[in-house]
Amino acid sequence: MSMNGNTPLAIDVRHLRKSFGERKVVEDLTLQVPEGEICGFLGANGSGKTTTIRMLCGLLTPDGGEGTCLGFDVLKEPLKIRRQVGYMTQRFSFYEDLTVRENLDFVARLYEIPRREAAIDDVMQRMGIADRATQLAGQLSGGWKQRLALSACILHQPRLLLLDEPTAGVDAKARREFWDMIHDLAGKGLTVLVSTHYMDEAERCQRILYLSNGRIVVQGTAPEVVENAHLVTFEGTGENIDDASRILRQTPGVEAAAVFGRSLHVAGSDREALKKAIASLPDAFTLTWEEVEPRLEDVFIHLLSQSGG
Ligand SMILES: Nc1ncnc2c1ncn2[C@@H]1O[C@H](COP(=O)(O)OP(=O)(O)OP(=O)(O)O)[C@@H](O)[C@H]1O
Repeated sequence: MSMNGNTPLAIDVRHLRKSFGERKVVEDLTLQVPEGEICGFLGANGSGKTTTIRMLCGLLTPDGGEGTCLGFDVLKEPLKIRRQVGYMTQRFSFYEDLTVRENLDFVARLYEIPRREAAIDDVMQRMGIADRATQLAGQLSGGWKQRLALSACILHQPRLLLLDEPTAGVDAKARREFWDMIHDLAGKGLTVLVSTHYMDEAERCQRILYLSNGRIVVQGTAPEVVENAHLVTFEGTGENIDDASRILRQTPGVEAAAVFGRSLHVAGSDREALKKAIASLPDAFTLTWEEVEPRLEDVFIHLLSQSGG
């Protein structure tokens, strides 16, 4: 099936549900992702991102709902899905006392990849880790560990990558390089669903999905997400912005307040109520205010504060 009649869908699921005991983790999840798209998955901690990813790659059976991943039924054909999906978990799950090449060789054997040596050489070349082939995985820095994990994920030439917070704890340069690789892979036709808490990463996705309490409550391109939030944002600069932020966060009319470097962003849906809130700050605060275009980060802080995250 396709979304607009042209591009086939890599993921096409409706009303997925999953509970653990009494806890409803995914409530009613409907999601369509066209092939070749990079889709960012955002949401507060515990909102159900990992659970969704694990249902999509056939590792968890949904309690209800229906649909397909790579054309295979998510309820009935999890094994077929798993063979064509690369799943990168949140935690580094390789053998620290094996070298980079040995780890990749282990994975290649698991997937029974033909012409293993050549496939490993090829992936190491593409991911820029050939120079580290003989280094122990345990001695790699965070960024190189992520590259190894991504290399292992794509060895069996999956059609879909599910990446669960792949760059958590990795420095800015390594994150940027990692994202360049993701874009290269998507350029070759791979579909990518990637969960992240980083705004700069969300901005590099073609589509953003925001999950709250097991449902997708916002989706679209970054500009669409910002526009549809209908958020008014004021930026304050001056002294004591941290104290001002703390006070404003408790003031009616302010739905989100956050300090970015040397400025304070306050946001809400009602411009007049927001202005009133700002005006109610004690005289001791001498901030200069101006209305600014909301940024994606303002919108997410707003969404997170709404969902209690
Ligand atoms: N196997 C399990 N058994 C019981 N509870 C679980 C299980 N897996 C997840 N949960 C619970 O489900 C909720 C959602 O978890 P999930 O990992 O899907 O969220 P998340 O959005 O990925 O969060 P984070 O951003 O922190 O990774 C959490 O409260 C978690 O404790």
